[in-house]
Amino acid sequence: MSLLLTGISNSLSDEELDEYSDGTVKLRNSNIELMDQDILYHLALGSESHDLQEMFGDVKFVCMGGTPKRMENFAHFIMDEIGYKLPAGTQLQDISAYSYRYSMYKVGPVLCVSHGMGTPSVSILMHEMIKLMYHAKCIDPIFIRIGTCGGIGVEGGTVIITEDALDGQLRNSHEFTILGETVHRPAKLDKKLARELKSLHSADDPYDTIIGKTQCTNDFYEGQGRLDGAFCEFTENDKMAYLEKLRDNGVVNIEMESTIFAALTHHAGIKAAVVCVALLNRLNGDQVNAPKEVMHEWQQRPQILVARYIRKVLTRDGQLKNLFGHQGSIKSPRRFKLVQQESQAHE
Ligand SMILES: O=P(O)(O)O[C@@H]1C[C@H](O)[C@@H](CO)O1
Ligand SMILES: O=c1cc[nH]c(=O)[nH]1
Repeated sequence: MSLLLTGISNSLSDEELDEYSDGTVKLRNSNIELMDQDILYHLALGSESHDLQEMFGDVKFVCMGGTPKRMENFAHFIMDEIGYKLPAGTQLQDISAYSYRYSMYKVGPVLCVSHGMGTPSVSILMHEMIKLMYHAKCIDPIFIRIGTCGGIGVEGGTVIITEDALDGQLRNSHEFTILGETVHRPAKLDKKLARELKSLHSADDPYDTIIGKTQCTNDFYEGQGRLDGAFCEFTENDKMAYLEKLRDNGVVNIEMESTIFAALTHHAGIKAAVVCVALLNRLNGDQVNAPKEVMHEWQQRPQILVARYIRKVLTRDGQLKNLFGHQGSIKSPRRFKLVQQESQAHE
């Protein structure tokens, strides 16, 4: 056991990454290859029951976010953005509907998946998504979390790209308990990808897009220093001193998934980014009380940025033209709003 659990667990070295230069995702678990079949239980998929390479082999981008509705909306939006046409008479289907856990939509090279709230939910999904990439032989997939967060000294509506994901104790790692042992894995995201995403902010966007450190907590209330949970055993002064400390350490937002997302993608050698919109400035309060329509529009902002990135990569690789026969069209936030109106009530 001690051979496996060394406390700090290293991710793939440069040499190991070179070994995998065909771009496919290699599993760091030799047990899987020895199994007759691998059931991705929470996705309602399996390596024998489904032809995973045929179904998912062309996936280049895996976009994840908390709610099924957000990811369904994003699937429709990205379909429009990249000009992807579904076969006549068909509509987008939730591929994982019968798992009753997560929702998954595929739009050509883009997979849109809901991950639920917090570490355990994301962790289960990440294991199965990484195995899905492996079984499907996807080449160089990029994982992007599209989320919401609380800003620290940052106004509601600001788009925040994570530079480093920090845990509740401001460590740039995710703590796992495996066979009763504590293991830390580095919570590293791709800095180049973060910068590229930032560069896609447009001067015309009526909001800021910033890069900074993100704190990931295991709870929304006491864990994020809120005074309005069912319990609170600290004072407002304690809370403010803590939030100021976060700010002094370069933390610009708090959410609940970034360290596990960063740690597992990094451990698998997969490039990843986290893009969230702030729903409030925590230095001004705790309650999420922006009007529903305002929050809905804010949640589209990370999606718009990520869609620009996907379009840029597909255009650069000549894939928009090759896959879909035309270049698609660039949607403005206003047009996106129209596309989304129908589903707004359910979000
Ligand atoms: O992607 P989402 O919007 O779920 O991210 C944040 C972190 C928690 O999951 C949730 C708390 O409201 O929102
Ligand atoms: O304050 C917030 C808002 C959204 N999500 C969080 O985790 N925290």
